[in-house]
Amino acid sequence: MLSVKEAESIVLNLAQPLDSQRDVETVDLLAASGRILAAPVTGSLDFPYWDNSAMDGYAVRFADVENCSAEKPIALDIVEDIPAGYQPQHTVQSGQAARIFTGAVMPAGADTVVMQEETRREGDRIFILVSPEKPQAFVRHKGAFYQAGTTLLTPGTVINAPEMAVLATAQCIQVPVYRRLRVAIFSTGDELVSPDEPLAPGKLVDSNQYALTVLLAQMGFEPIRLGIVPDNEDALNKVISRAVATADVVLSTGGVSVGDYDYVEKILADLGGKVHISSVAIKPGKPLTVAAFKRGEKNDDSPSLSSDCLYFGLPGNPVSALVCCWRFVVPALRKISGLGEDAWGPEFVRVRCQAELRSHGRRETYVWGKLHLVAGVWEFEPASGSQNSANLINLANTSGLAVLPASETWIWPGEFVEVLKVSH
Ligand SMILES: Nc1nc2c(c(=O)[nH]1)N[C@H]1C(S)=C(S)[C@@H](COP(=O)(O)OP(=O)(O)OC[C@H]3O[C@@H](n4cnc5c(N)ncnc54)[C@H](O)[C@@H]3O)O[C@H]1N2
Ligand code: MOO
Ligand SMILES: [Mg+2]
Repeated sequence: MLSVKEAESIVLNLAQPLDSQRDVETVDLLAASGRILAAPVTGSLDFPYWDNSAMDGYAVRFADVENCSAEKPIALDIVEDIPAGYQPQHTVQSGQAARIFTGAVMPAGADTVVMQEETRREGDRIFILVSPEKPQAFVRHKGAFYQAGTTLLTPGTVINAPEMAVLATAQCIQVPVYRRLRVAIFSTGDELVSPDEPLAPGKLVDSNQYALTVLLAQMGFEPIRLGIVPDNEDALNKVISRAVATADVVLSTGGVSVGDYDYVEKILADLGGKVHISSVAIKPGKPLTVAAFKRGEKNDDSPSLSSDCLYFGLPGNPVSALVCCWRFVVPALRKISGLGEDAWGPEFVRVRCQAELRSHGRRETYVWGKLHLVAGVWEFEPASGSQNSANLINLANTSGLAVLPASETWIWPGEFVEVLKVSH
């Protein structure tokens, strides 16, 4: 059986990033929220745009005021008021000052700002009581933070609040971003009904499709829900062919173990998929199946799809499905979506364990629970109740998965473990 590390490396090799030419769309500034930049953004304006004041005060010539003090104040004539947004009309000469406010454009002739608190006003004259530390004090210079023509943001950057501010400032109102990944999701199983259907004896509600839909949507991908498919080869054949033809990535749950009604792997092979992974030494999640479909060069029937389709046959048990998703699928989707390598994850933190953790030691074991910050130290609290891959109830509020390496059977309270942070 493959180790988790081996499986991870196979999955990440199969996951190929979207094409930075073909898989790009240009969206309006606000529509770029949460999207991934597909090309470098370069601004045509310096920032600050103009020399401007960092304080409410007076724009002066440093040479006029460098030797003043409260005992020997220097008096200057005020030639102009410069509020923010106003273009100064006068050149400040020796013996003169301009009233200026934070963000307002520096007048010609002045090179320094004295803050209001270090002055005394008498009519149209201002007394400077403290000499500025140095010339240029409290002046924000044109181009000090950014020079036009250099790169502002690099491809692979996610547009969150700070990046949105940068794009707006640079007046970049059309933003080149990668298209959203299309991810097909369906559940397999004769026992499954949807949450709004009556529950006949022996049936079970399909929770996996709902969990996966939310996980993908919250990450900014486009989930395509294909419903519940019975454990029937023809039905599976139809849905899998359709999924593979319409999506960049397909996630199914169930039907990947060794039971008589577990058909998924056989059908993937029948349809021309190359099965790269059939099981992984991970608990929960052992029967994870991963296959790749070559679609060849893009054609007119699927102009908006990547050339390959990656298929994850996730185990049916609800916890196993989510654990495999967090551990293997999410990093693959992040890579395909165009994110920079440092953002693929998974993200592990080393934390102190609040309670003992047990494993049978044969597979790398993932224990679900919560991360807490206690007196400045991250701690892990395993979920109470049964750590059973069918127990989706105590999975609620999970924020981390503590990892017990394959040979490790016992972690004592107070010992340190690696915890995979999970996305919500
Ligand atoms: N003889 C063996 N049996 C099993 C093995 C094994 O190695 N040898 N592995 C076990 C492990 S580990 C897992 S995990 C499961 C995986 O099974 P499948 O992926 O084939 O999934 P199913 O058999 O279809 O279902 C398993 C379980 O999950 C429930 N389920 C399925 N789909 C959903 C859904 N959409 N929402 C909620 N719950 C779902 C299903 O009713 C079953 O209870 O196999 C073990 N068996
Ligand atoms: O390992 Mo399975 O994934 O127990 O449920
Ligand atoms: Mg099964």
